[in-house]
Parts: sequence; structure tokens; C-alpha cells
Amino acid sequence: MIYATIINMQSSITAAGYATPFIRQRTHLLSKQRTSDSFHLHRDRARRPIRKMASFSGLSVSIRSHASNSDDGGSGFRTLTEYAGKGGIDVGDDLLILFDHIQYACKRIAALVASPFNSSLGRRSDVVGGVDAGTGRDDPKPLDIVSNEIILSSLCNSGKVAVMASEEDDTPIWISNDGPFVVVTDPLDGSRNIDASIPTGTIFGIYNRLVELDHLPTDEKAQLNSLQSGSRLVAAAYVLYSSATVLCATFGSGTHAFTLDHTTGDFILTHPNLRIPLRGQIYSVNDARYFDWPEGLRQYIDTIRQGKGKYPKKYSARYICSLVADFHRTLLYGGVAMNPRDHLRLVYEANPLSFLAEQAGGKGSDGKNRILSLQPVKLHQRLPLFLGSPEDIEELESYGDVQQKVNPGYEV
Ligand SMILES: O=P(O)(O)OC[C@H]1O[C@](O)(COP(=O)(O)O)[C@@H](O)[C@@H]1O
Repeated sequence: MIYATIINMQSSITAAGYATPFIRQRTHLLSKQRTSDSFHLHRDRARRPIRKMASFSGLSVSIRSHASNSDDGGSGFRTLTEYAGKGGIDVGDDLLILFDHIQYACKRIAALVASPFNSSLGRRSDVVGGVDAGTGRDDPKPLDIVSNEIILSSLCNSGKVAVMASEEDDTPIWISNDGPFVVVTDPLDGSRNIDASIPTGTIFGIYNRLVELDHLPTDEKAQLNSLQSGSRLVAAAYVLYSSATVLCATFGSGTHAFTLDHTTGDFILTHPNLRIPLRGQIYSVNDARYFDWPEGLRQYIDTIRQGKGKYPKKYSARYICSLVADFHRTLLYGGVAMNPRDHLRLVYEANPLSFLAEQAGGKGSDGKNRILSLQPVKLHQRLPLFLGSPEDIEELESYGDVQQKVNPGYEV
């Protein structure tokens, strides 16, 4: 157990300093300090804490850790690699190496989306004043493509991936015959907002390669490996690029979030074993679409807005229009994040996020069925998606008619 006390905040706190995970750690741990301090004083003098000083981005922090109980080298902080490695939950060398390369790719994407030079990459000649003047809204934007290339190169370098299927590619890319894993990814979700510096995210799902398909022609086995049901996921993760860069992962035993420490380049465990609240008080949806919704969904939203649902509180609305950011907030605060029309992808978005939601005690639904029980039939298959607190999702599903059938291809 560790306690952190802010000793001194130097005048030159950098932008990186504000994004450091230790700031969250500080408030989180200070609240525990009062009760735990007296408990430990009386309980075990032999395990008296050792005081250390550490300085992160101009912020001096005093850390006390119990040397006799330390599995973190005494620093009090654990990186993703330490957490998932042999000294931690031990996900196995292959997955650990793969995650090392995934972390590297996402740090590169984080730098890219935050770069002052990304606007020349991200700007589309056909977008005037924020309104798409010509091509379809789903056309890949340059930053999506760059992110896709970064991920592909990291997956190739890992030596651990047989096939990558990406939202940006029409067909899956076969990488290596003996790679143990299949990776599905949405390289940069929410990128339509990138010029306004609104949060974006990357999503990953990881399956085992289906060795029983090894004899098939490459195209066929690439396709079938990528179309596995979400119930077969061995790991999933998203990375949120926001005021902090957060990598939230599950290896099938809980959902854990790690925050990028820009001073060391490590993802630090800041939210072990995340549990989504059973109920939230927030709904997240693009409700300009209200008049295209079916009756059941309108009734549900009208009811919870007025505080007349099973949870007798008036719900608030929050909608960033960036799936990873809306989902991340929902995971932390509870409630329901939804897109009721056939828009989000089963393979790249719905399955990995539903696995993360379930591992945190939440639910992922298409309004009628558990997402992870669906068998994908097409790589780019789209569907309505509802993610969130278990009691909120159950209540929403009880309205029956919540999937938006009218999908006119909205302009923004
Ligand atoms: O336009 P809507 O229905 O509000 O959809 C917004 C959703 O679309 C996304 O932008 C993904 O769509 P794209 O794949 O077209 O970028 C999500 O990040 C967001 O949650």
C-alpha cells in the first residue's frame, strides 16, 4: 500500500505534468490516508512505511511504501508490463510482447494527434467549415490512415500476429503463418472531431489464431480468423487520447486502466479492477436523432430524463461523439452510452468494448441481444450499440423497441 502527499508544487509545471497519472494517484490516495495511517500504526510496527521522495514533472511527491509487501520494486507504481508480466497476473510472454508493441504504437498515435503539425495531415480538402462538401462521412481521413500504418508496423514487428483486421482496410492483412494472435482494430475512432482537438481513441480486440484453419488459402483463413465471435476474445483494450492518455485493458480477469506518464513513457496502473457502478445517472446519445428513434427508445429517454425510471433520479446527458471517450466516462461514472442506429462496427468496436464492459461488471447489448453472443457474418457489419451499467442496460432493454431503423446518412 502506498500513500502520496504533495509536498511542493514548483512553479514550472509542464503540460506533461498535468497529464501525469500521479496527480490522480495523489487525490485518490490522500482520501485513503487518514483511516489507513492509524490502522497501520497500531497493527504492525515491523512493517513501518519507508519514506521516499520522487519528483514528477515539477511536482514533488512523497511516497511511503511497505518494503515487506512490495511487488513494484518499491516505487509504489506499476507499469502495464509489470502488471501483466510474471510478477503480476502473468498473461504469458506472447501476449506481453504483443502488448508492448501495442503500447508503442499508441504512444506514437498519442504524439501524432497532439502534434501541432497534425492539422496538415488531418485536414481534408473536401471539408469546408466543418461540413463535408463531397465524399461520404465514413471516408478514411489521413490521420486514420497514418494510425493504421503505425499499428500495422507495430503488429508486424511484434512477431506475434497472424492477421490484422482494421476498420480502415477492406480486407484483413495476413502477417505471419505462426503468429499466435489475431488483432482487430479501429485505429483512430472519433477522428472526424480531430481538428477541434476533441478526444479520440484506438480500440483493439485480440483472439487466438484458429490453428484448425491453417490449411486454408490465405484470404479465407484471414477472413474467418477475423470473424470470430466476441465470446472468444482473449484480450481487449482501448486507448483514450485526451487530457491524459489512458490505456484500458482486459486480459479476461477484470478491467484495468493505465495512464501514460509522459515523463517516463510508461503506462502506469491507475485504476486496477475497475467496476462500473450498477446504476449511473448519465445517458449518452446523439439526441438530435430523437425524431428518427423508435417509440421504445423515446419513451425510455423521456422517462429517465424526468426521473421517472426505476432509478428515481433525473438523468443528465453527456455526448462527446467520440465512442472511446463516451465509453470511458460511462465505465467510470456509470449510466449508458449508446448509438441506436446501425452505425458502429461489431468486429472493431462493439465486441472489444463489450468485453471490457463485462469484465468491469457492465453490459454490452444491441438493444435485444448480448453483443458477445453475436456471430459476425461480415467484417464491417454495423449494428446499434448500448454499453453501460447493468441495471441501466436491463431497464433500457425492457422497452423492447430501442433500435433505430431509420438511418438516413446524417451529414454531420
Ligand atoms: O453520428 P452519430 O450517430 O452520433 O455517431 C457518432 C459515433 O460515430 C463515431 O464517430 C464513429 O464513426 P466513424 O467510424 O464514422 O468515425 C463514434 O466515435 C461516435 O460515437
